[in-house]
This record gives sequence, C-alpha cells and structure tokens, in this order.
Amino acid sequence: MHDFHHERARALLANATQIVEPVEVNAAVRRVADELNARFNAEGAAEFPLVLGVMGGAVVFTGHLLPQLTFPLDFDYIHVSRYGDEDRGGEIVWKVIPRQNVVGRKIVVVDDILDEGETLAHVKQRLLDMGAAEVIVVVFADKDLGRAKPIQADLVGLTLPNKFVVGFGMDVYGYWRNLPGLWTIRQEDLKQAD
Ligand SMILES: O=P(O)(O)OC[C@H]1O[C@H](OP(=O)(O)OP(=O)(O)O)[C@H](O)[C@@H]1O
Ligand code: HPA
Repeated sequence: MHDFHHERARALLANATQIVEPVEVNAAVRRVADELNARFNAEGAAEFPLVLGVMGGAVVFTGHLLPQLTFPLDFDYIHVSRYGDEDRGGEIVWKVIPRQNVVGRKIVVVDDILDEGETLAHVKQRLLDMGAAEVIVVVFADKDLGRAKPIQADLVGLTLPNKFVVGFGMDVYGYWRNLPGLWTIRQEDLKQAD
C-alpha cells in the first residue's frame, strides 16, 4: 500500500511542470502580509480580527502568513473539503464547522486557492449566517478560469493559469502539499482526463 502511494506520488511529480519558484511564492505571501498589515495597522484602526484558516489546503499559506502579520489578531480554523482525493470539485463536506467565536467578528478567511469559488462562497455565507460582522477573503492563489465565479477574493497572492496545481498546501490525490513551489500536473495524469 505504501509502495503504491510512494510510486504514484513520485510519478505524478516526475511528469509535472514547475510554474512558480519558491522565491516567488514567498514574495506573494509577503505582498499579502503587507496589504493586511497596511489595513489593520492603519491610523486609528483598533480592530481585532479573527483569522480563520480553511484546512487542509490553507495550512502552509497560513503558517507562512501569520508570523508576518504585525497587528493583534485571534486565530482559529475550519475544515471543509470539496475535492477530497479527486481532481474535480463535488459536494462540500464540513469536517470542522465554525465555532461561536465567529459571531459579531471581523473575520479574515485564509485559503490556498480560489478555483471555481464554490468552497469560499459557501464558507462566507455560512459565516455571515452565523452572525459574522464582516468576512474578508484572502487567498494565496486565484485560478484564472476566464469566467465569473460565485465569489471574488478581497486579497490575492498570485493568479494562476487554469490547470491543476500542486504545492504550497495544494494536493493532487492527497500528495505533494509539501512542495515549496507550485507545479502543474500533466493533464493525462488526472483522473478526469478522457
Ligand atoms: O474554489 P473551489 O473550486 O471550491 O476549490 C477551492 C477549494 O478546494 C481546495 O480544498 P479541497 O476541497 O481540495 O480540500 P483540501 O483543502 O483539504 O485540499 C482548496 O483548499 C479550496 O478550499
Ligand atoms: N489543485 C489542488 N487543489 C485544488 C485545486 C488545484 O488546482 N483547485 C481546487 N482545489
């Protein structure tokens, strides 16, 4: 079983193409941090936002972003999945739902990627329905689908081409969230390929 996953993960990466170097990834995180710092450190701003990481994909971005934020904040996470171990989105499955600490708060939702936008549209609506005062959506990457999405991010680190991407928290069939740069998976290696 482990041999199977090891071989499959290595084969997927062997055929993949690197599209963003780690140095560019880090620069994108820095830009997002600078924008958040400018907003929440602004003259007269006395806000205390709740930063909410959307697990699992957001784990790496969140881990890099938080130490670069220079204003007082609260941190918590939610866990929601729409892709599971697939390369195409399906039903939204909540694994850890938002807690009551979202009520009345200004929330900075942090996720790795805005793809079709279904996940974050659902997350934002749920937070507002629970009584969040404001929801600011921050994504490391926004995939350029060439069409409108049900939600737009308030802050974006990088815009990516319309290809299946792995690295910096993003996985293919559970593999390679740990890559420090971004890679695209060869179309023929995806299950959805005909
Ligand atoms: O814009 P969408 O098309 O809805 O896709 C974006 C979502 O998909 C990924 O999560 P996934 O369901 O793969 O779970 P994961 O975070 O555990 O990888 C990613 O982390 C986003 O939350
Ligand atoms: N890669 C990995 N996970 C994803 C993607 C992607 O391109 N889109 C949505 N979740």
